[in-house]
Amino acid sequence: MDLLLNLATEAKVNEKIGKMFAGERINETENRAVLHVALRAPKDEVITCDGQNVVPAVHEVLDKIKAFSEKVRSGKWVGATGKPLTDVVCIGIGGSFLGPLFVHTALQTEPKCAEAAGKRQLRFLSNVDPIDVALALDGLEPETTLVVIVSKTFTTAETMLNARTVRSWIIAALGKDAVAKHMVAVSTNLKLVSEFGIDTANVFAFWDWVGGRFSVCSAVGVVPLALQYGFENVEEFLQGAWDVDKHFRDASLESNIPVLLGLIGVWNATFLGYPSRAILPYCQSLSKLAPHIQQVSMESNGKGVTIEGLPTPYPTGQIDFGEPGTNGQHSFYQLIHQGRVIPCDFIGIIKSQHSVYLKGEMVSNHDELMCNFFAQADALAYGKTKEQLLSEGVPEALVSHKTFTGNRPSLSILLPTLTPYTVGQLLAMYEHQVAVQGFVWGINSFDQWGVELGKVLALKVRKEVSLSRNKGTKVTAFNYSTNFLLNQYLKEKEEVMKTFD
Ligand SMILES: O=P(O)(O)OC[C@H]1O[C@](O)(CO)[C@@H](O)[C@@H]1O
Repeated sequence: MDLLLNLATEAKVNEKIGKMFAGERINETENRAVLHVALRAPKDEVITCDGQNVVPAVHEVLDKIKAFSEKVRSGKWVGATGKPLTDVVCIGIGGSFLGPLFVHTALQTEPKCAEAAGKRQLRFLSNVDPIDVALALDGLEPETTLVVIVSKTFTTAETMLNARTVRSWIIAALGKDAVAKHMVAVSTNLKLVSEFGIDTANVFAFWDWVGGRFSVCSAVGVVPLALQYGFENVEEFLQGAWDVDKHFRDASLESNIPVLLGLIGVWNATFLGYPSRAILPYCQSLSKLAPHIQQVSMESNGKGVTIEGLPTPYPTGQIDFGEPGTNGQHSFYQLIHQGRVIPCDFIGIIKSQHSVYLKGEMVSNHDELMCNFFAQADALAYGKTKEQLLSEGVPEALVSHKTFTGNRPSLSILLPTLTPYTVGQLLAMYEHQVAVQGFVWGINSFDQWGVELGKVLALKVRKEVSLSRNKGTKVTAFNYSTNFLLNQYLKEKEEVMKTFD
């Protein structure tokens, strides 16, 4: 740790944390500040960007969300047919989906939140796959449904096509005027939202100094979560995140949790050369943590050049994946124990959201789960030696198959309970850990140019597909392989297209 803390000092991690909280444009390639911490700062905190304190504007939007969510939840805001809107469909992708889904999944079984939600439903529509549209709208009635379109840019193809699709679902049932009562938006692009036909009074803004993957504490998350769980529970979530922000800002490096976690990540990925990390929550409610952190971490640190644009002289970034325990144990843990080394993050909860203890059982169901939480870290660290196996009478021929190397790194995080507050803490801890790794690697963790080429090529394919259909010509615009597959696709898709006429 001393060597890593020296590295953090040499990499000016403290200064870089300071610049982030000071609203400096540390996202140099997009010339933007990185101030998602301001989204959860209390009213009396001062956080400036270009000399302007941004906290009052943050609270203005929070107040607007509070009023709106209370109106909808109390039934004062009604739909086109006068009925309360009990079901919410949130349309968004990437950072406009994964964070809210993570928090929603973590809170839906938390007793206080479950009570606040009552019979309300919160659904997410992210994929442009029509199957996801069917799943999101399944069993819902337009007259009791509120649609929240969430997009920082309001240009993301999938989100905008899904928004048009669901708008036509609303209009088909309730007429054009119903849009004003059944559709609201969350975006930084108020012009495009208004062009889409949503009244600016029904738009919840956020700012370009909020990265998509760091936006769950903005209206991106606060609107759907306040509609489902009430504003008070969301305030608790923001408080949990802010308390970790303060710790991250003020604590010295050696006692700064996100800094230490970040340095451990650099140690594993760069010095020990372990490219992956498994995020393993021993809590079913955290099943959407890994998918969210996949974007936070891999879209941030999956870079090949330094902030100066030079090739990175060492491997950066981690390949993150994960599943809740103990399910993962019966799936990919074989590889984690005896195959490649994959550093693991085990996350456990002391007091579960639900308790079951059958008469006559040695331990409660949650204890049973947590026994594995404690055991797995030791199995990875200490393994099982040839000598131990032989002393247990394991046949010689099986010894090497049953040997566990041990010396496999893992991190154990134990939370007291899983509440809005601790979910906020967990989120901020991972967000800042990722930032620290980027600060040490000298890369820009806050841009994502790598997502653009695929989007541009998809637009070209779309154009060629529509051209081929309109002209009845074969596609020849791409390489032999893609032309061949695409023409095969178009030929066999003809039957389906006829059903749309
Ligand atoms: O919120 P938006 O602008 O629709 O973007 C959605 C997501 O798409 C990305 O830009 C990646 O394509 C992410 O960074 C972002 O979270």
